[in-house]
Amino acid sequence: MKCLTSEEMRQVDMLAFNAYHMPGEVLMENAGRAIVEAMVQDLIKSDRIVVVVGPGNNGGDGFVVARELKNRGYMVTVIQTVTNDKISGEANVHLNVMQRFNVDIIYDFPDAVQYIHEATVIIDALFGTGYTGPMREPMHGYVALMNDARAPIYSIDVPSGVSETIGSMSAVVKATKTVTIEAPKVTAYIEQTAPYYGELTIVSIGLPTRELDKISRTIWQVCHVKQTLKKRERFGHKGTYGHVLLIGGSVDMPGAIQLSARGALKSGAGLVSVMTEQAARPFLQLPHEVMYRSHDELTPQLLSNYQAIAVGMGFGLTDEKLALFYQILKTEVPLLIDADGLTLLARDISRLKERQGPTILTPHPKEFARLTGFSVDVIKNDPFTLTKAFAQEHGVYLVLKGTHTIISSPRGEQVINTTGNSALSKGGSGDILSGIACVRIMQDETVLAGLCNAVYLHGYASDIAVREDFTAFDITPTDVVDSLSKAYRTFIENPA
Ligand SMILES: NC(=O)C1=CN([C@@H]2O[C@H](COP(=O)(O)OP(=O)(O)OC[C@H]3O[C@@H](n4cnc5c(N)ncnc54)[C@H](OP(=O)(O)O)[C@@H]3O)[C@@H](O)[C@H]2O)[C@@H](O)CC1
Ligand SMILES: [K+]
Repeated sequence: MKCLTSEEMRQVDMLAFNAYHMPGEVLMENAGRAIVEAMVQDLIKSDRIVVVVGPGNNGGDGFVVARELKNRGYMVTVIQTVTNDKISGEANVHLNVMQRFNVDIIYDFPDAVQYIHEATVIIDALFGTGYTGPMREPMHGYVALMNDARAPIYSIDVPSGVSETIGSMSAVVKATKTVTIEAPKVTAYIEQTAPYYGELTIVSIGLPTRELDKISRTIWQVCHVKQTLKKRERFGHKGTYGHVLLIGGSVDMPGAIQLSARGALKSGAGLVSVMTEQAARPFLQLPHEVMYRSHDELTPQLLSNYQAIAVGMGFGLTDEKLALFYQILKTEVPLLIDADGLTLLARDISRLKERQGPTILTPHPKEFARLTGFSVDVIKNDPFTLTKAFAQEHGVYLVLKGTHTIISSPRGEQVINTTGNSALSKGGSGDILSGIACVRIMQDETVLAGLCNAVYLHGYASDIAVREDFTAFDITPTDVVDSLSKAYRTFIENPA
């Protein structure tokens, strides 16, 4: 499934009209009827439904919804926030049709106050993807009325007032459920705007999939994992599945690298090696399957023996570590840089130019802020643009960790992950992900697919664990690793 910006949605809409000759009225009809289908199971005939419509095509969808509900025998009133002469194009066509179905329309704000207050269901068709903030009066008042009402709010396409220009947002409808047209919009996955959506449902209106498929921003789903996850081969041996080297773990922080090793072991690596400073060795409790190396042994030739390397988890930040880090950067083996590795990299990001093999950076917003010089707020307000630009400029795979982790490739592709829950917001989760990711990039179809699968499976394992055995409070990152078995099993037992 694709995820679009408002501008991309507008372009697909235009192509549907210009190149495919799909009339706008038909798309609006499809939208309105699909939205009714998506919400009708929540409605009862005694509901007092109000549809709050704005001046654009989102309001036009609202007219179709109101007419269709009335036709099905529901009690519907339209609150029209602008006069008829302000409504044009397809929306005007559907206003005229709706009027012939005798749907009541309220124009005055004082009347609207009472209707919205007494409603049992509110349908928000004030603004869609054509909105640009800040909100002009009197629309503020309608948004406040809806948000203050007791009734659940169903937003059409997007919660009205939501915008990709986060800084310009002034009033936003807080939806109970949002029924989105054709594909989710990026605001459904941005931390600042996602909570306004409530539950997200997607309906198809028949836009050409050939055009939608050209969008390079994808939501990673079960089908993608099934297509790209490397199968275990009957005649495979440990060499088939690759040897991963995890470099980190200092005297002060010996735990991180052990978690990475666990993640790698439980994800099907052929061999797992851990490398730490010699002094940290007595503090390590490595599983029997894991081999050990000390930093003193590090040479380019040694590094070339591995199929994937991760550096940074509990690594330390001393000058000695920096020198070692620069040495590691020279390897041509796929290299994942996390935690302290990212902090060291931030001291001289131009070093990335030296990289020959694939490079993967896995920052959380604060680490990404260090790498870019942007503030965390700026990053959180525009994560898609900033991560895409960074990945392309520096030729890296970038995994920006968050509620919806965004994976960007050097070629400009972006993938959004939707698995996972607050159980992962704990120290150690990132270390585990590094271990899983190293294995997946060694084995899966492409580096990008491997990273997406790693993030997906890690999140999925935590979802299963929280659903079946733990709560988000008591679960530990180690418990999440143990649930990886169940996550992998899902894809083995139900292959594509
Ligand atoms: N994708 C598709 O194929 C299909 C999409 N469809 C639907 O169309 C929706 C997009 O429709 P849209 O482009 O007409 O924009 P929409 O959000 O209704 O608002 C535009 C109006 O709002 C006004 N306005 C803007 N900012 C404002 C502000 N700050 N304060 C106050 N007013 C403001 C603006 O006024 P203007 O700035 O022009 O003066 C204009 O009048 C989309 O979300 C989906 O629901 C379907 O019908 C089927 C096919
Ligand atoms: K809306």
